Amino acid sequence: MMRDHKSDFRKSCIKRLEFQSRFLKFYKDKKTVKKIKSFINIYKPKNILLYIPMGMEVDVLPLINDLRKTKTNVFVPFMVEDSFKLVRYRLPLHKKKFGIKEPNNSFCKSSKIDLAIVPVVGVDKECKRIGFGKGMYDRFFDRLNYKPIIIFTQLTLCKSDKKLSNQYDIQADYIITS
Ligand SMILES: Nc1nc2c(c(=O)[nH]1)N(C=O)[C@@H](CNc1ccc(C(=O)N[C@@H](CCC(=O)O)C(=O)O)cc1)CN2
Ligand SMILES: Nc1ncnc2c1ncn2[C@@H]1O[C@H](COP(=O)(O)OP(=O)(O)OP(=O)(O)O)[C@@H](O)[C@H]1O
Repeated sequence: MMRDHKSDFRKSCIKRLEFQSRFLKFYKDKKTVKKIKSFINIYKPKNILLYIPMGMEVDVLPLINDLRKTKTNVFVPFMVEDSFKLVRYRLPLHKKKFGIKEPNNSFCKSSKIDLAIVPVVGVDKECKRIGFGKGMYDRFFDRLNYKPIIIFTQLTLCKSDKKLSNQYDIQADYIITS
């Protein structure tokens, strides 16, 4: 029952995001990235988790490029089995599963993340994350033995007034949308 509500909500959010990403995207991307930057200026993370954006997600690539000129180290997900590990953002990027781009694999021991910027498909009543339904971010944070500051980001907030989450779903410290 809960699953059906969750997947229906996920589908409606994706539809809405895909529609919206055709308009106002450039403007919303810039506005949202500006807000994320102000959090970065406050928290001054040494290591930050970002992501290589898909079409309907906030385009954080300009932010990644700006951060590369600073002392902040940028990490992005590198999918491994049912979750992902962290790799340093670096070129070239390669298209992988689900059309997601990733840098080459890295065998360095991963650093401790201070701040995690996480794209969402939607959030439920309790502001817990609804993603693409593979549980990858849930497992990633569950397997960390510390909790970084988590910021959800989305072009337009897609929030349900129902509780759709389960015990695994991650919750953010902040949600940034525009
Ligand atoms: N940018 C980004 N990177 C990420 C994630 C994410 O949500 N966003 N992930 C978060 O876990 C992981 C990848 N997990 C994913 C799992 C499923 C689908 C998926 O079902 N994609 C749809 C296409 C979506 C679309 O319409 O563009 C599909 O393949 O049908 C995507 C990512 C790691 N990297
Ligand atoms: N830490 C975990 N350990 C085991 N199973 C998990 C864990 N986290 C999530 N799962 C399982 O993964 C599946 C997908 O989870 P869910 O529907 O919450 O995905 P999601 O949060 O929307 O997607 P994602 O995190 O991939 O973007 C569920 O069956 C869930 O039980």
